[in-house]
Amino acid sequence: MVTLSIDNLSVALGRRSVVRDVSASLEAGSLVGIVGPNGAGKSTLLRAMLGLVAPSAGHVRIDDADLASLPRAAIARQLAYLPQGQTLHWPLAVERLVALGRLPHLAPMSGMSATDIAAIDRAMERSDVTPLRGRIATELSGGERARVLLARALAVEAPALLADEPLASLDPGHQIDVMNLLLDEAQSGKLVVAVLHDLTMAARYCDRLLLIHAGRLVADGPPLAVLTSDRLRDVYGIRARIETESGRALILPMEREAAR
Ligand SMILES: Nc1ncnc2c1ncn2[C@@H]1O[C@H](COP(=O)(O)OP(=O)(O)OP(=O)(O)O)[C@@H](O)[C@H]1O
Repeated sequence: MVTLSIDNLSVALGRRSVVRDVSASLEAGSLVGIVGPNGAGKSTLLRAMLGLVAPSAGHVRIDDADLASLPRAAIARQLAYLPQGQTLHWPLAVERLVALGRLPHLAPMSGMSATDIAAIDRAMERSDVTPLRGRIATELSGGERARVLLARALAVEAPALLADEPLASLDPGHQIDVMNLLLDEAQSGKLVVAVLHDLTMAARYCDRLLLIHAGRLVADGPPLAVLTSDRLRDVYGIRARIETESGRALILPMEREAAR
């Protein structure tokens, strides 16, 4: 079980201020969506939450420990990361690629234990890639590759999973599978954070949404409270129909609309 605390976090990339004074406390057992338009700073915020980019101000803490004071391997055991649209360069078999998820647990020069092998099998099964286990990862379709990379992140079996656009390239059936899987992870007591562009998926599955606009956290709360018509207009520049089904929002982007 982990809590990730983000306190007045700002990140600058080059001379550009990309994340501005964001604070939030993310608790184990929840599925938190990060939403916002292209270039808003979502991936940079996620990378700062993983300690992959240093803050220009503020802190990220795992429980009570400042991320900046923790060794990389300790962070990697606590926070599994699914990066955005990763390109694969090495012609590795799928099973070996998924096995890389166990690296944070291995002592130098040591081999895989039965625990590691069981974690790899579980991760492949849950991401629906077991039938691909012998295939070369660079020869897979975009959606197959995305599921293999998700399996690598799941194989870490970390108490928190931070996923950057886990639905990109997936067909509707696999999008539902992946959201159900993320929800299962959260309901089993993990903290799951996902950057999402599909607002209906975000609203349907997430307990809480963080809406990012121009590097700032402009709304934080239950999906229906965050995704109002005014915010969709002001942040995304769209008019959207917002309907509800079983208490969950359905967001249908209709047309461009200028902010007032
Ligand atoms: N290395 C960099 N140097 C300077 N600016 C950068 C760098 N990387 C990203 N940026 C800028 O930071 C801003 C935020 O980028 P980020 O990738 O965090 O956005 P995002 O919300 O994840 O976008 P998207 O939805 O398009 O993936 C963008 O304006 C981007 O151009």
